[in-house]
Amino acid sequence: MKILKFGGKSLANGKGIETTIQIIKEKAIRQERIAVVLSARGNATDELLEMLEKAARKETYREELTAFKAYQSQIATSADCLEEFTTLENLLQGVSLLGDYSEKIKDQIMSLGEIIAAKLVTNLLQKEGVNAHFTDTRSLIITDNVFGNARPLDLISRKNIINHFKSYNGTTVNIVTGFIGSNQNNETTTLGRNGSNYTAALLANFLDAEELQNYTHVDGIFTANPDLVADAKKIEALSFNEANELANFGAHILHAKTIVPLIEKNIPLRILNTFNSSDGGTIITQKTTAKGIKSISVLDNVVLVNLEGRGLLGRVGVDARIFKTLSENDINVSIISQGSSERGIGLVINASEASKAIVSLEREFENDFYTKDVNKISIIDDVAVISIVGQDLSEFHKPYNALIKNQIVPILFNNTVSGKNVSLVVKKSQLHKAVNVIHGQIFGVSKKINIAVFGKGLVGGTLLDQIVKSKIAILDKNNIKLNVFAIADSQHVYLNKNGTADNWQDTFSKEKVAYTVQQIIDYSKIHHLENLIAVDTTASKKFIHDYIPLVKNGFDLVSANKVANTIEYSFYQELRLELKKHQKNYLYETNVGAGLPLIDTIRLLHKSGESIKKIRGVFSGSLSYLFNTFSVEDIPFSTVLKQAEEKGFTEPDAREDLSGNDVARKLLILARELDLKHELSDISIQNLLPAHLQTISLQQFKENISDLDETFKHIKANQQENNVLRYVGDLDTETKILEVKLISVSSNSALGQIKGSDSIFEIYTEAYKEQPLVIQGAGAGAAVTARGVFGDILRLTEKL
Ligand SMILES: NC(=O)C1=CN([C@@H]2O[C@H](COP(=O)(O)OP(=O)(O)OC[C@H]3O[C@@H](n4cnc5c(N)ncnc54)[C@H](O)[C@@H]3O)[C@@H](O)[C@H]2O)C=CC1
Ligand SMILES: N[C@@H](CC=O)C(=O)O
Repeated sequence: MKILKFGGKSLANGKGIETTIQIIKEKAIRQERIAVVLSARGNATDELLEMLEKAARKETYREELTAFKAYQSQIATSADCLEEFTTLENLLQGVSLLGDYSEKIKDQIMSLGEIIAAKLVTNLLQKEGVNAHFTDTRSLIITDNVFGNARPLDLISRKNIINHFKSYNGTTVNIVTGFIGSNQNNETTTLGRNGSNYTAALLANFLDAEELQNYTHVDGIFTANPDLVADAKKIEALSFNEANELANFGAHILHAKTIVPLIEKNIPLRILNTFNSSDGGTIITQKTTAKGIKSISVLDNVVLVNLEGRGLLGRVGVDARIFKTLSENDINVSIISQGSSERGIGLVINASEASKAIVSLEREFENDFYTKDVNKISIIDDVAVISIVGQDLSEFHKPYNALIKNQIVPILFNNTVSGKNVSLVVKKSQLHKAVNVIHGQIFGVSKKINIAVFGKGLVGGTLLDQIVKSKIAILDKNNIKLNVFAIADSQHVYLNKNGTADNWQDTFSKEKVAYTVQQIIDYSKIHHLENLIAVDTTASKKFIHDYIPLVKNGFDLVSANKVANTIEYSFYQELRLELKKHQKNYLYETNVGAGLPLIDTIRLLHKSGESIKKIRGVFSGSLSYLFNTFSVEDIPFSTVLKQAEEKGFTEPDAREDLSGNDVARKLLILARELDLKHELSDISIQNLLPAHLQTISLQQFKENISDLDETFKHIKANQQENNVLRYVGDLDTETKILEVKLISVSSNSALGQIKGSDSIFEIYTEAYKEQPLVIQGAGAGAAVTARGVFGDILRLTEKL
């Protein structure tokens, strides 16, 4: 025999009840031996409770009662439930007259939901030709006298059920009321929270069922609530122990007391979806399946009670008094945390019991307030509990670090001594993000990285194209989901929390809106976006002042823009202090040598204690291309400059390159990597621009670039034979010389031999004294630079 249990949503009018009838009918036709346990239909339980409360307050409940009757009798004739409707009216009338009710009356009213459901379903099945029999558990499940949370008396209930099923056997499909029973005086009782599931589990136990199938409106137990975590995955199999933990920590489908009768007889429990018959659901058995974390569950209707006092230290009996007080007031504690100093204790309880807890604890500790042994009993109410079921403490640092990196600092956490479960209390406002961060980290389904790209020009645009092209491969290979949620230029932004489409250019132009950086920060918060990275592919002097607000609000930074690293040293320092304070990273490998691994190399050498004496070379890709080409070809300088611009080697304003400023910036960045506190003004810079081209607009400059031709023709002609021009940077840490200048070198020398837009960096250190360490390769260009920025993003994803 299989026990089938259907919940309220599966029995609601329309698709729910139709599908349920279909499922039962098909099993009956196939002559499967089944018994069906039902909850109240739709929202009947809540509606009955609401009418009861209204009646007790002497308010009118007529409208609700009419609606209730209409809904419940919509699918079958009201005659079926005439008796229950009359009982309901009479009971409510009585409560209304008295202005009060007892738990006994409440149970009588609440039981009507299940009775009506079972009667109607029996009726509908009979009309479909099924040999259905209405089975009222008030005459079978005999309980103690605790109305509202009655405990079945095992022997007599077991006997009654077995006998009933002996009488109604064969093709009979018993349609059984869940949730209800009666005491030995024949008075209706209810079995408390999750009572219908409990009834089903008891039946399964008493009848030695081969399986209990619990039909719900979800496909099974998920790794997290799919409403909170889009990537949540269904768990195929769980053990009873794991299910028990989930039950304790908010997985509403399960309840510990439901599981016990099943464990006793080793009866599998299958969670199924009424609305998705093709899914096999989650099966829960004795067998412990694969090791590891099973699920993340959430309790969000809780508060944290905090009791603090100096006098608590070492005092015996304080905890006992707390728990005695709470227990006397019927307040259940789900999490307890006490530090070794015993100066305070934190307790998590249901939000609905917060006031009761405070009042009773204040009364209990009244004298201790006077003696100042207790100085505070407070409630933190904007909290939620996240429980990671199956979390081994030796691996807990991973989700914990990920939370901290996302600026979520748990208020409290604890673990179970046996079993592998950790619970964290977090601010409710951070719950959504926290669950996603933990889920991404421990299930590795995929780690979502939320990226905002500021600057969609040559480099930024190429980066976005590269992301579009590679994101599927990165997801497949590295389990990392790159989600570009913001694309901005200097005026507008396109925002989409689910990530921009592959044709981002079109979407940007159609859906862009004016913005401030604060709005993007707010957007990331409203949508609980985790693992945030801001990418600066602008050349903006203004935007860098948004770095610190971004860092403070949880963004890591990746930048191709050299400005933040080259304005005054005080800003350089402040930014790094903020990064450290907020545990954020700032990667800018492309600041020098575009995609070449230069900064990383220098940093490693420096960190390892290797003394770097000198860095020398051609730092600029655009100036490299200009002079490599101009030195060997007989074409005007302005023509080569135009080519360099077209190839994307120059800065947005090529005068940044020609003035020597861009090279000087790179030199300064390298110097600062070596902890030298230089300013740009410390660098001797040879400006290649005549004065009249320096102050005009970019447009005017472009119209007059041929003014450069004569000067450079002359410089080229005045070199020694076989020499070529190179614009070099020189950083000498011993002589403290920092200069960038145009020089003429033999075409056979290392500098003289570089080609195209190659940069070359010669690094002289203690170990590399005579023969420098040389890094050479394309030093400019949108593709290599974007690839370098992409590399920084991926490097960051490993740290998140
Ligand atoms: N081209 C290259 O080879 C290399 C370039 N870089 C750096 O890459 C950066 C970008 O260069 P390009 O793409 O060539 O410049 P670009 O001029 O093509 O693009 C810059 C973009 O930034 C946007 N922008 C300006 N202010 C902004 C703000 N406040 N917020 C958002 N967007 C803003 C502009 O609207 C434009 O879309 C520069 O800092 C450059 O120094 C670094 C290494 C190599
Ligand atoms: N204009 C720069 C681009 C990279 O920083 C250069 O030419 O090196």
